[in-house]
Amino acid sequence: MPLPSDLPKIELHCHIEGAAPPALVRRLAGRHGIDVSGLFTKDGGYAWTDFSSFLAAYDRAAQVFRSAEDFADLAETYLFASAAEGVIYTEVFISPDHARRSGIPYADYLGGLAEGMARAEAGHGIIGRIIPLIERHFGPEAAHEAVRTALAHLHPRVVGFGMAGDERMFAVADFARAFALAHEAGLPLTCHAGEVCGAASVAEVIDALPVRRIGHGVRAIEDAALVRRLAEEGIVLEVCPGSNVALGVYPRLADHPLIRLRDAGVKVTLSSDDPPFFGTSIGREYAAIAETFALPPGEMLAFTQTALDAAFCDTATRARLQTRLEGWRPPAAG
Ligand SMILES: Nc1ncnc2[nH]cnc12
Ligand SMILES: [Zn+2]
Repeated sequence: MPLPSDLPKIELHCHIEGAAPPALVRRLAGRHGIDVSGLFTKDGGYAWTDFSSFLAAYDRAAQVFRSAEDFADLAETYLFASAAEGVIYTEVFISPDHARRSGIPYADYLGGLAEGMARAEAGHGIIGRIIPLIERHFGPEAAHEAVRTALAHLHPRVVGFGMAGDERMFAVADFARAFALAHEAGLPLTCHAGEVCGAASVAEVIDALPVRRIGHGVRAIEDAALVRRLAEEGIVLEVCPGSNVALGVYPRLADHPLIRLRDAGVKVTLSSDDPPFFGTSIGREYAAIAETFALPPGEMLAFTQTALDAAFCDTATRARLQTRLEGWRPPAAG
């Protein structure tokens, strides 16, 4: 039985610039006179071949957004598309570094995104929250500036702090000070690891940082003791299976460790990461996992419940979302 498309979904891991459709990036590049030659394939998708060229393409696409209204449109468009796929709550990653590189004041960047989220909430009922990230490959100094910028502009929609980027570069400890500032400001933490690097990269994060969640973390599966530790400590993985397959971390969805991690007691959630870069969407992630692993709606709903429990939102928002989750019924058979 195909998964009911209105099954409630919660996404905890999507980079807002990585959610930009190529057509929008092309249009904005034209409007702002920005050279995007080589950024697209002949078929109109993003051109990249491996993790490094993906990050480079992402950095270039991010540069075409130049005004608060550009970001408001992007957030509204993404949340609208997510709501149409059954998403009731989404946490999007934003990047002070990318705003700085585009020459847009962070206050305008954040304000535009928050405005787009407010429009989406008013029009479609979807609730959006924001997690500023530092980018590991831009280095510890840029990270320090990014965290200071983020903390100088706290907004009711900003609910956490984290790090993405190239986990092959620098040591996690190089970013401990930046994370400490965010932690002291009361923001819960997440950090990408265990995506292109193995289990040791995940262990390095949980040894060095008081994170509640790990972005990806799936290669923890390569170390049984680490899997037990993640389960015991209740650290939640923001799993993005389509991204992992697109980037060649696993050859096929059927080889993905999501279910093995879940069955070992690790808390796992489902997200899309950078949907148009990886030919996916949050709805497609849920549908593909249900089909590949033959999971009934109740087991798929459990991913949403885990995500709700791990969301960085306030208690009142969590309670409202819990009511919506519990109110959902699968369509009657026949
Ligand atoms: N999958 C990913 N890994 C690391 N950094 C990212 N930034 C955007 N997507 C990312
Ligand atoms: Zn990511």
